[in-house]
Amino acid sequence: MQKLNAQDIEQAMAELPDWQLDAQRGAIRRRFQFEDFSQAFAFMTRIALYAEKNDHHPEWSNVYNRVDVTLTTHDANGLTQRDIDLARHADEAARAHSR
Ligand SMILES: C[C@H](O)[C@H](O)[C@H]1CNC2=NC(N)=NC(=O)C2=N1
Repeated sequence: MQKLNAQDIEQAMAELPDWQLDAQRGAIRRRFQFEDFSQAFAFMTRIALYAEKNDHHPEWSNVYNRVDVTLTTHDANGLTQRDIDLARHADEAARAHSR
């Protein structure tokens, strides 16, 4: 899996306004807040299924209605398209669970 270059990252981040870039590590982060634990866990379940299907897994923590997600590609030691794709999927899943 090819690491993204600076231009790729700039373009990707423009479409992921809720995510913060950790350029030093080559990772992106976002905090999700939900109505309650149940909605947060439903979101995590959807991400987990996607992660298994795509063999690409988040680094994340959950406190009640909050889910903090960090995405990076360990095999590439930086950001790849898989991280961007998972971030997009997470944003869609969050919208479905915040209505
Ligand atoms: C063996 C397995 O396919 C690899 O370890 C996969 C699993 N999930 C992964 N997830 C992430 N975020 N980065 C990886 O490099 C990665 N590699």
